[in-house]
Amino acid sequence: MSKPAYQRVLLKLSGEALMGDDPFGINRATIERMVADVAEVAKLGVQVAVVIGGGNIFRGVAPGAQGMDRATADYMGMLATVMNALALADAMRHVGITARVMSAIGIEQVVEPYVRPKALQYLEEGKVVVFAAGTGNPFFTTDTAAALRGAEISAEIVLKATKVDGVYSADPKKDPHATRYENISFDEAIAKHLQVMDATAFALCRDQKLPIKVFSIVKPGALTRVIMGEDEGTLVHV
Ligand SMILES: Nc1ncnc2c1ncn2[C@@H]1O[C@H](COP(=O)(O)OP(=O)(O)OP(=O)(O)O)[C@@H](O)[C@H]1O
Ligand SMILES: O=c1ccn([C@@H]2O[C@H](COP(=O)(O)O)[C@@H](O)[C@H]2O)c(=O)[nH]1
Repeated sequence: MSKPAYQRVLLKLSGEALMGDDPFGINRATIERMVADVAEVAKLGVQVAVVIGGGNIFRGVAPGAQGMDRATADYMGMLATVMNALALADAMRHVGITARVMSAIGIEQVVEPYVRPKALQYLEEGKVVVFAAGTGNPFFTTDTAAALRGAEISAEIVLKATKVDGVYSADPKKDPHATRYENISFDEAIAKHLQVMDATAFALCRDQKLPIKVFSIVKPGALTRVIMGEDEGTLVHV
């Protein structure tokens, strides 16, 4: 059998994708499917760090946050990602994966704080590390946290697992004529204002020469195909 294309990856899991077909929250079957995908690549010996979003619970820029102080709303959003991280780690435990949740904001009674050398140690021990609370700062997103943590842990690639199967010329959920790129440069994605990831995340990855692969977490087997270096999703490159 061929070898994985990567030894260490940063997997960004969409919070919204956790909802499955539900209107909000965590859909049990969906989280179990996602975790099974992660288990498959972890068993290949790939070191997996995860950043989980919070869009299924709360976004600082959502209508529900209207009228709120933006920073307060953003802290609520970050706390939402902690809930998702706990659910994810628990679901991993059920399938025999040892996961450690590390939070960017101090809530030590709940999860341990993010300490870079400790995260690296866990990865080397074969544990899955789930980074919670984004960057720990308001006015950012978990996509930027994925770029940041990916760079910090020297991941070879950021894998953005989302509900669409790649980067399109426009939002495919809104424009039926949008076409998918097989690959695209950071500069072009930024210049064209492609909204699949925020520009801060794109710029950080570009500056750190950290490629991003955007692919569907809904498509069975897609994560393993990406890890094996097969043709899947869209590569965003320098
Ligand atoms: N040019 C584009 N190509 C692909 N997707 C796009 C594009 N523009 C906008 N999108 C949208 O970007 C979304 C990215 O989804 P995703 O749920 O991962 O976002 P997110 O904000 O990172 O999620 P969460 O905050 O819940 O983690 C897709 O659902 C897609 O509809
Ligand atoms: O570094 C960060 C990360 C996230 N937030 C807030 O949390 C929500 C949820 O994150 P998503 O990336 O949208 O899933 C986000 O909308 C922000 O409100 C943050 O402030 N800082």
